[in-house]
Amino acid sequence: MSWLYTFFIGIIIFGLACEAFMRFTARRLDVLKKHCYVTGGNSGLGLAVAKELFKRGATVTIVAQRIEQLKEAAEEIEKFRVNESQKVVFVSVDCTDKQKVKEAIEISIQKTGQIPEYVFTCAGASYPGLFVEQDVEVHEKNMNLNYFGSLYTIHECVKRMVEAKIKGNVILVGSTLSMLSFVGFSQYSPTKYAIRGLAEALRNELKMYGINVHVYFPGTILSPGLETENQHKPQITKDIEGAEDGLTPEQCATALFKGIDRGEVAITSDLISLLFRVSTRGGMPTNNFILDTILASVAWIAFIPWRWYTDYLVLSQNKNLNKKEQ
Ligand SMILES: NC(=O)C1=CN([C@@H]2O[C@H](COP(=O)(O)OP(=O)(O)OC[C@H]3O[C@@H](n4cnc5c(N)ncnc54)[C@H](OP(=O)(O)O)[C@@H]3O)[C@@H](O)[C@H]2O)C=CC1
Ligand SMILES: CCCCCCCCCCCCCCCC(=O)[C@@H](N)CO
Repeated sequence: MSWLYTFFIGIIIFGLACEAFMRFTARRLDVLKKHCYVTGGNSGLGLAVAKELFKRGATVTIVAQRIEQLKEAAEEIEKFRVNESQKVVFVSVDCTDKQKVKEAIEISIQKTGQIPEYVFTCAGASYPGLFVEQDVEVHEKNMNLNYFGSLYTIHECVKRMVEAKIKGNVILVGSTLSMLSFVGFSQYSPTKYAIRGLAEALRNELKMYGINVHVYFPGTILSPGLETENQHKPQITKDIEGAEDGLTPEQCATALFKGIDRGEVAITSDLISLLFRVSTRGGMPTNNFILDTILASVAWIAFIPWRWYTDYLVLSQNKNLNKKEQ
């Protein structure tokens, strides 16, 4: 038995060492006088992130489509100025248009005189609905916005960082639904799974240039976007999601920054997302080797009754459908 004992002690020591290394080498969020580029910066999470960055002395560019909301957001951000040299720039752009994304980044560099060192891709949306009732165009639209919209911005910014030898930071926004899915989210979850795949590839590859990559998996955010999406959300989806409970965009921004400071690659801000993160980790680094490993086993067991529950709800719906037909 002694070899087994040594083996486990070895694993624990290895885990603790990995964890200590991660914390020791973590590059803390340091945005003072740096240029931070935030997509979706006129609403919800993006706006909260932009405000928090500005509070910490950054120059901020916010991009989104609606110009009036951008102006209002810029005025709100202004209130948190901490030094003279800070700038708030806003550019109206549709993130799904490659050429326009490139132009927006060029305008922001021109206006600030700085290449972005931090890129937060918060622009995104969700159009929940039942698979057979939605056109495939909804899937295309959602993928174009959530995945390609983020990709275009990241690609343009990273190229410039590499050219200028800037050891920047890329922060992608996924969702709890990057790690699980259920009825009503067939058009949305794949876009967020794709974000996770991109983050995992870039985490490794961009180390070549000293660029750090993080991906945030928020649970429900009590944002204007949530209100819009809830108007079309099937009741069964709301019941499973618990769409009423969530965190404010400000709470999410704070949690995200904490995760970055701790050197976490995959960042969550609620228990359910944490459970799914540890149990679907794939090639992502652990945030706490021992806790993540223990929680993963708990999660795998806990998900069995949860899956029964979601299947039960879906099957009840099926009974209702059959009743209607008679
Ligand atoms: N709310 C939630 O429960 C959750 C949200 N998320 C994710 O968090 C992110 C932020 O969501 P949230 O704050 O709720 O959303 P909001 O709807 O409040 O904000 C979305 C932002 O994206 C911008 N946007 C939308 N379409 C485009 C486009 N084509 N080009 C440029 N900008 C665009 C919007 O501005 P404009 O309309 O002016 O273009 C807005 O600024 C999204 O990626 C979302 O998927 C993840 C988990 C949960
Ligand atoms: C013990 C095991 C219990 C398991 C419970 C699982 C409950 C599922 C919660 C899913 C929450 C989804 C939040 C993301 C919402 C989102 O991204 C959309 N609002 C789109 O914007």
